[in-house]
Amino acid sequence: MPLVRTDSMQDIDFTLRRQFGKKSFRPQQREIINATLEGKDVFVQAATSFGKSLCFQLPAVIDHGITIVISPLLSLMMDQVKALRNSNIDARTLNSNTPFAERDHIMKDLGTGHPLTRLLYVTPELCSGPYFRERLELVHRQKELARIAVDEAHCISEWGHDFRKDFKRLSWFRERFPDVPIMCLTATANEQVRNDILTTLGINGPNLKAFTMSAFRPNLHLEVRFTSDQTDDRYDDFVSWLKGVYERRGKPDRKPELDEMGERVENVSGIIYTTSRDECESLAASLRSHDIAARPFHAKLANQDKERTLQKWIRNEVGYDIIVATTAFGMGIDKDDVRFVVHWRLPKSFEGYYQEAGRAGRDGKASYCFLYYSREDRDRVCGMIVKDNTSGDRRDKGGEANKRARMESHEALVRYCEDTGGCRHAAITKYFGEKEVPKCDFACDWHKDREGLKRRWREGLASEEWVCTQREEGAFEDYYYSE
Ligand SMILES: Nc1ncnc2c1ncn2[C@@H]1O[C@H](COP(=O)(O)OP(=O)(O)OP(=O)(O)O)[C@@H](O)[C@H]1O
Repeated sequence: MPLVRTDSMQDIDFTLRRQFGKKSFRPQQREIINATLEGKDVFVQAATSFGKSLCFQLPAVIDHGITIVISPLLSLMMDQVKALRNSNIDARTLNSNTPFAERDHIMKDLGTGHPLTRLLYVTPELCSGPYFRERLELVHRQKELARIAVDEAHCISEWGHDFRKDFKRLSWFRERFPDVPIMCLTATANEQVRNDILTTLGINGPNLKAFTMSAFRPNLHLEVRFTSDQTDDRYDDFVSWLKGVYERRGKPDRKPELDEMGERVENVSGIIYTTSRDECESLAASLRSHDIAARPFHAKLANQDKERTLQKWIRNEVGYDIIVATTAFGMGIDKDDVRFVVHWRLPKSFEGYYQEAGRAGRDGKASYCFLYYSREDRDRVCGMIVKDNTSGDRRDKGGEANKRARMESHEALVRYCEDTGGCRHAAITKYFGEKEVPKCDFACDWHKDREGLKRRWREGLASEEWVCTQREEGAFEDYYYSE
């Protein structure tokens, strides 16, 4: 059994203020932290921006021993480690990019059996390595393995859209260290995915405490905007919306308020998600030519350029109001005043859509999420998923269940877009298996204008007949997402 400090509970408010610089806990954070400090296995499902990371970071600072955090995304790990180190917490990451000297330091630290590192972020791939496993066994023998935290835990499940096969091997932790508490966290899991996570990690016994919070984010104003290849009016539509926002902010009754807060009229921070690097570059350039300060962000840009763009955007500097990004952007981005997220094209999955949209409005203020939907894009994405499912080189090839899950998630997103008969927030919470209907206060296109929504759907989309003919002629092939 790892050592448990008896005074842990008294420390948590003090640590929250002193090390994390936060005044108080958000609802449920305290309960989650207490449960893991008591040695329970914990499952946390909470909306984006809830503050899940704190639930394992704070116990790691308080408790005796090291916490191993397993996360699928390098950028997410690096961002969290950087933020923790800025708060004087000894956090490190071990992954394929870790320089030799740092790797050596971490392995030696683990090799002492009494590591000084408080939080070690690793990829699931690394956890399968015999050398790393040996080191953890050594630490465990010294009763210094405090807990295992599995972030983005939905990646465990073949029933989820984002399955990563190395996550399956995390079952090793419970088999090898039955006494070490496990915490797993996700924003997006339906019941099937949830059960899969608990069974794979071996934590579905009486020691489990599950915290399942609603996915509802009342401050997000959700809209689907209909378009087609023929009209392709995304650009004009978006620019006129944004210029309208600038105009309202620049009015005499509003401007003095902005001046007082030190805000510029154009400082309406946002993210536009595109699906290809080319579109990302060209869209950012077009927006700049219309005096809209947009910058591209994708995997092929030099690291220092990406870092500069990111920092300037986070600091709200002139010329960096909007990031036009591929999906490479956003995981772990800790900016709370993002006022809008636009999906220029249909994302691949329902979960991916909601996770990206969820990067808006982390400060709780009203924020806008538009998704431009066309039936042509629907067919392109569908074709791509089919191709992806059958190609031999998919990185984390899942089995049949995963293939089906990817397609079902895409189909659910299409139904969400095509649906003009109900609240968007209700459709989302229903998708994630919630029974209760959320109280949407005119925060979606259906609640704002039901008739208008129906009319836009009728008039804005290409007809199914036309799309079908195009599809048969192969017009929607050769469509790829790039990061
Ligand atoms: N008790 C708190 N008081 C104030 N801010 C908090 C508190 N807990 C967390 N936060 C802040 O909330 C923001 C979101 O936290 P975090 O990144 O952990 O969210 P998350 O639940 O992991 O969301 P996502 O799924 O989008 O990654 C961060 O800026 C974090 O510093």
